[in-house]
Amino acid sequence: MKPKIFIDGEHGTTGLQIRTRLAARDDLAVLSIPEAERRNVDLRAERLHEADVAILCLPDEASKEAVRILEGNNSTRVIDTSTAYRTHPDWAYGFAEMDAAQRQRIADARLVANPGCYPTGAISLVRPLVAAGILPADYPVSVNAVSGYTGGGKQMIAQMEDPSREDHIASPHFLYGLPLTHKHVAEMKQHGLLERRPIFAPSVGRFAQGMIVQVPLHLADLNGSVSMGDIHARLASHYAGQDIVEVVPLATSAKLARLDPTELADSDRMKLYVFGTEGEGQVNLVALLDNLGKGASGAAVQNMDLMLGLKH
Ligand SMILES: NC(=O)C1=CN([C@@H]2O[C@H](COP(=O)(O)OP(=O)(O)OC[C@H]3O[C@@H](n4cnc5c(N)ncnc54)[C@H](OP(=O)(O)O)[C@@H]3O)[C@@H](O)[C@H]2O)C=CC1
Ligand SMILES: CC(=O)N[C@@H](CCC(=O)OP(=O)(O)O)C(=O)O
Repeated sequence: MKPKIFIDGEHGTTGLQIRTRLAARDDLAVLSIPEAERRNVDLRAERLHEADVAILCLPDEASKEAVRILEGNNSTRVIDTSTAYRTHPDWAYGFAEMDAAQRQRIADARLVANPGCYPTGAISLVRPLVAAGILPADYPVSVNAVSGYTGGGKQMIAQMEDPSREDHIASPHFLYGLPLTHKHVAEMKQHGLLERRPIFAPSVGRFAQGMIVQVPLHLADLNGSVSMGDIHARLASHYAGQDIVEVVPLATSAKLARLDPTELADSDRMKLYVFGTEGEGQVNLVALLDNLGKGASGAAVQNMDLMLGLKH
């Protein structure tokens, strides 16, 4: 029998992208609810209980409600794409490449929290360096980022695309998260193995999909005598053999004059770069991804496949 998948929130931004990815699959049976009934709790509860894997693509509160509906049900496994459970000890964090054991943890888990888009980039850069003892856990990490506007879901898409709205956003690029209390900070700190809250400065550009996440570092403040080449070598060794996460060779990065946040739009891959000049004592670590690919829907499908033992 084909595994039954229910995407709760299938008509939203993340849900639709998962549905598109699953449409091409004949090894799964996708359970669905008509768009007009998307908030019908009885229908949702029926599908949630029937599914082998429920993928929640809902705001935090609605995700918590779905998890409450499933209380006592030990057969439906859950992937939650919201922020609700990403630092919860009972949930496996759905970033398969973050360390050697994570893929198996996800495969064995009943409850998987899909990472946030920005934390996927930041943790991918920081965690292997902290784990290797190169980056001190109490380093004052900053994370500077730009996202495509689909990161803000249906509401922000409408604000950016519909000039007739009262709350239309006309800016080509804007900073937000200005009080430095963005909901992704806790997740970056915990899974980045950091002791101090990173300073997180997100922004949005007038493009639909794509993301750049930057973590600049002063080499003199790292543990021991560390070169730009050492940092690159650690990241390259951590991600060696991975198909989704790629560490770009230093020689290739050195030739780049610009980096375009939309380069990986519509892809589920993530590219990591180490920029700087050897001997100058500074590096800028950069992750390039699609906020809706490895940053959300692509990662959810990757986790679903791991849980069902299908691929990856
Ligand atoms: N967009 C992105 O890049 C990323 C999003 N995420 C997370 O994914 C989740 C979904 O976000 P996103 O797809 O962007 O959001 P959207 O607003 O685009 O979609 C959310 C969907 O959930 C539905 N919904 C809302 N409340 C309920 C409810 N009580 N019961 C049933 N359905 C409900 C909405 O319906 P309605 O139209 O009626 O409101 C909508 O279809 C969020 O938790 C978000 O934080 C994670 C990583 C990246
Ligand atoms: C551009 C934009 O608004 N992005 C969203 C994050 C998108 C994401 O990762 O979603 P989660 O809500 O699941 O963490 C934000 O900053 O809140």
